[in-house]
Amino acid sequence: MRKIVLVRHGESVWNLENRFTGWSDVDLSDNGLVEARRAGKILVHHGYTFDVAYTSVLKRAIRTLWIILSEMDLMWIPAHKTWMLNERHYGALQGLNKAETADKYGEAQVHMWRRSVDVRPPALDKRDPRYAGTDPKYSALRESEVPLTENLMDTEQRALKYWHQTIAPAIHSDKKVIIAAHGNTIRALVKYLDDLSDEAVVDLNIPTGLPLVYELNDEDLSPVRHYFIEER
Ligand SMILES: O=C(O)[C@@H](CO)OP(=O)(O)O
Repeated sequence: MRKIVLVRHGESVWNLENRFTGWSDVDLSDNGLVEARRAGKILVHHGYTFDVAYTSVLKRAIRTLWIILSEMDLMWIPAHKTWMLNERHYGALQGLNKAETADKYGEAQVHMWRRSVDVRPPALDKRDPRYAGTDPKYSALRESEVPLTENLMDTEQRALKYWHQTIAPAIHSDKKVIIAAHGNTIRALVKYLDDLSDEAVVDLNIPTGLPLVYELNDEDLSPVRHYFIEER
């Protein structure tokens, strides 16, 4: 049996301000810093250790990982950063307030944009300053790979590509893995691991800063059980 830990970054400044975030690179709030430290302490308390870490190229996830590894005295382990674990791209909604957007477009529409599997929010224009194609973080991507908006299926596709190419082989080679990522990349991975239906994933919400453990079958990495670990 293999065990991996998934953790959504601690609360970000825009989680606090209730803004659509996506690929906007906002940092942790004060509370998010506390949540990340607590996640590290919980993992130490429960005797976890890691050989390799994976995260996105967004600082709320990177900083969460740094803080966790620092609490665990594991800052030396390899930590790989990839855009493929980035939050779902929120298109032209990035930066807007969620409540104000619901007032304007209605709760039902905003819920579709936020939680449905196949609905994409309105796309960004490439001339928009929020377009990721001009950000040096993404200079290695082909233009066709730089999203203008994404639905959960798009996010799942890129996150799973990274899972199959990089993370699953590490787990198979007996490495103890931690993934510090985002609400929707973790929803996408959980959807895949637990084979959730499109309907079931609508109600799946991942809390910030709480380690989620998956115990996986040695052979095919199918999940045996999963659980959040909290302070005792
Ligand atoms: O704004 C975002 O990028 C995400 C995660 O914070 O929000 P949502 O809960 O709408 O998926």
